[in-house]
This record gives sequence, C-alpha cells and structure tokens, in this order.
Amino acid sequence: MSELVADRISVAFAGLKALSEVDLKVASGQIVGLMGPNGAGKTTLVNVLTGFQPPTAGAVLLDGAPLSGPKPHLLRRRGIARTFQGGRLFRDLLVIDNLEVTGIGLGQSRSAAIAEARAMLDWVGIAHLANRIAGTLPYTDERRVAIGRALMGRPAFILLDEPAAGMSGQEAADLSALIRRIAREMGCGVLLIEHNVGLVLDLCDHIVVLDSGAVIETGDPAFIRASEKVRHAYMGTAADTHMPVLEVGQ
Ligand SMILES: Nc1ncnc2c1ncn2[C@@H]1O[C@H](COP(=O)(O)OP(=O)(O)OP(=O)(O)O)[C@@H](O)[C@H]1O
Repeated sequence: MSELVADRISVAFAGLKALSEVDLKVASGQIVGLMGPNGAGKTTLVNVLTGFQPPTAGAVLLDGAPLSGPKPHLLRRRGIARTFQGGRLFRDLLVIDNLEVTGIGLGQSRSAAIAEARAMLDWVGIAHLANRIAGTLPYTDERRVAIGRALMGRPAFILLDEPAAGMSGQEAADLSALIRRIAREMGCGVLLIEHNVGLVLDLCDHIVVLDSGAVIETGDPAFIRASEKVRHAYMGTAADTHMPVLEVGQ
C-alpha cells in the first residue's frame, strides 16, 4: 500500500494565489476526484504533485517521505505518472513507439520496453492502433494512448488531467471503465481531474473540490452531490439546484 499526499500546498504566481494550503491524499487502488470550476487550481496541484511546479509552501509526501524539489522524470521513475490536457504524444512517432520510448526512458531494455508496450496497448484495448502515426489519431484514441503511455512501468499513481474532455457519453463511459480497471486490477492510485461531474461522481471513491485555490469541500460522491458549497462554486448561486452533470453512457 502506497500513499501520495499533498500537505498544505500553496502556490503563488506573481501575487496570484493559485493554491492556498491544499491537502489531498491518494492511496493505492483508490480513485480520487479533483473538481472545481475553471481556474480553481486543479492543474497547478497536479503540476506540483508531479514535479512540474515547485510549491511556494507545503510538501508532497510519498509514503510519508517528502519529495522536495525533484524533477518530473525522477518522480516518474518513482511511480508518479500523469497525462496532460491535450495528450502531448510524440505526434510523428508510431503509437507503439510512444510507449516504447517511455519504457526506455524509465530504464528498460529496448526488448523489454517493446514487450511491455505491446502488452499495455492490448490491456488498454487499443492493440489495433500500434502501428498508426500518433498525430493522425482522433482525439479520443489519443487519450487512450496517453493513458497507456503513462501506465508504462506500472506506476503506483496516475494523475489524469481532463481525460474525458470532448468525449461523447459512450466514450466517457468506456473511459470510466478503463479508469476503474486501472485502480482495481493494477492497484494504481488514481487522481482524476474532470469537468464531467457525472463521471467524477460515478467513478470516484473520494472527491476534493477546489475553488479559487482553496479546498471548499471533501467527501464521498453522495456528500459532494448534496453540497450547497459545491453547487454554489459551480453555479455562482446557492439557489440553483442542478450541477452541470453530463450523464455517463447509455
Ligand atoms: N504558470 C502560470 N503563471 C501564472 N498564472 C498561472 C500559471 N498557471 C496557472 N496560473 C493561474 O493559476 C490559477 C489556477 O490555474 P489552473 O490551471 O491550475 O486551474 P484549473 O482549475 O486547472 O483550471 P481549468 O479547469 O480551466 O484547467 C488560474 O488563475 C491561472 O490563470
């Protein structure tokens, strides 16, 4: 059992407080949702947890030990992987090569990286895309490749930044099933940033809601669904009774 913790993380950009003393915890096999309106600080927190953004204050702890100042590739080697908004694949390379170079970057031999890349594409359900040029894929397939690439080396944690953006209901449902398998079958701890509130409420064991850089609510999906504070943050008024729920599947 492994645990990734954000401990009172603050980030300031030239006077703008992007995050203020944010706490968050993800354990092995758990799916934690990170919600909040645009500009709430979600990506900044993922950047801090993955070494792309140094915190102004606070610490990231992996199994109780602080990870102060390491570079993203070193955190990746320690088992903290992520995807990005927009995929960020090596667009001129084949899909299989995108995964292979990641394996090699993690210290695998070429043959081990190729073998894991093939097995991973199969596990994610996109073996048929192995020999496509990554830059020619439709958006939704690109997302799956990005997730497969992030799973190379079997990370302990995967942080997914808006993986369902632009997906149809059925595509989001398929993605949801994949994320559940990542947690249940791989035992990976998942942190999910997603604007599709329906997907987050359906999938997550625990949810943290940010607004203007601060945690305004944490709890299980039923608690978050009923929260006036969350409704208020999303809709701008407590009088509104509907959160912007996009239904998953069916
Ligand atoms: N590198 C940066 N320099 C200056 N300001 C930044 C930087 N990165 C983010 N910000 C600001 O910090 C705040 C939080 O941004 P962030 O991207 O983390 O929010 P978010 O919740 O991920 O938003 P979205 O849902 O739109 O992706 C915003 O006001 C944003 O403009």
